[in-house]
Amino acid sequence: MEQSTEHSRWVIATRESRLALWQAEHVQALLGARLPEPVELLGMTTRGDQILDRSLSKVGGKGLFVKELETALEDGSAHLAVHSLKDVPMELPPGFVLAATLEREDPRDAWVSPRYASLEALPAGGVVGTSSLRRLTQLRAARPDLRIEPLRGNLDTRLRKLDEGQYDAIVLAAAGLKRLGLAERIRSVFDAGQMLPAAGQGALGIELRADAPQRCPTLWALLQSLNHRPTWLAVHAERAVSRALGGSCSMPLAAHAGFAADGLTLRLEGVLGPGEDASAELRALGLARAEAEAPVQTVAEAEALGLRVVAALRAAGGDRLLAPAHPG
Ligand SMILES: NCc1[nH]cc(CCC(=O)O)c1CC(=O)O
Repeated sequence: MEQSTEHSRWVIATRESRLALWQAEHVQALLGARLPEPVELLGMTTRGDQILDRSLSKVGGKGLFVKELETALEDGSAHLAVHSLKDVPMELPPGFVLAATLEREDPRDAWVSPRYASLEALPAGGVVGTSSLRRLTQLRAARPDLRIEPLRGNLDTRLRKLDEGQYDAIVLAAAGLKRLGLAERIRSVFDAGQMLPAAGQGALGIELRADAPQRCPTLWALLQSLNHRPTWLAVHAERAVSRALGGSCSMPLAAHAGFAADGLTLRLEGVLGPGEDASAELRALGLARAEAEAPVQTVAEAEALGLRVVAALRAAGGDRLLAPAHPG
């Protein structure tokens, strides 16, 4: 029987930051070793890459890093898009699907500083760089004395600004630093009680057109076989939390899940804080924190666990934090 030739080559759409290219090349190598056709990269600049002066929460949030890549999928110039899952909106636009997640890198946030070994070691009034509302809120909760200053740009840019002395320390995802061979910049990693990671942090997501199972069955089947099931289930639980709470960048929200040593029990934690425009009264409420665990083998079970944590977050004060943004 003649082998079906779906395509003569495969194209991966990617952003052009060093981290995005590392991730795309990683997927390129995995696919290239398993497909007869060449696998190429299509580097693209997204709106999120161009906006460097304002916080992303003020300019429309997460979709900014993925839209251009989806356009390439739509017009056929690429077959798959590789993303940091953290940057992928909770609801994909119609016509697109998340096909697979690869095994997660270290999901934790890292403390990076030339002088201070940890958050605790930073003297009162120290300056920490981050533009993430989630990081800012958790830093404030641990150390109300600090000055937290905006910090945007790709990883190299952020490290350069730290090295130029604009900040005493910055907080970055450990995963990005490790992938780029910059692990020696990590002075300490935060534990989940102090700095819970963002939904999907450290995981790499592969997005395709929703018609890919029919149009590219070989590629689709290969991606299913590369999917890392524990990561897939954990990130679905985390993303269910964000989705149920609006998934907006204007609320600080953290969600992290991991399997217990038994490999069956998924434990999910969530943290919700006051929004950017919250009143002083709401700020005084502090952070809502909740966790739950359950045996999880399917995406439906993972998402149900996510909804349990959402209910617990609401009960733990999250309801009042959410009220102004969601009237009625
Ligand atoms: N928001 C940008 C972004 N998206 C993904 C990562 C890191 C890698 C990852 O979480 O997979 C980063 C940088 C950072 O947060 O330090």
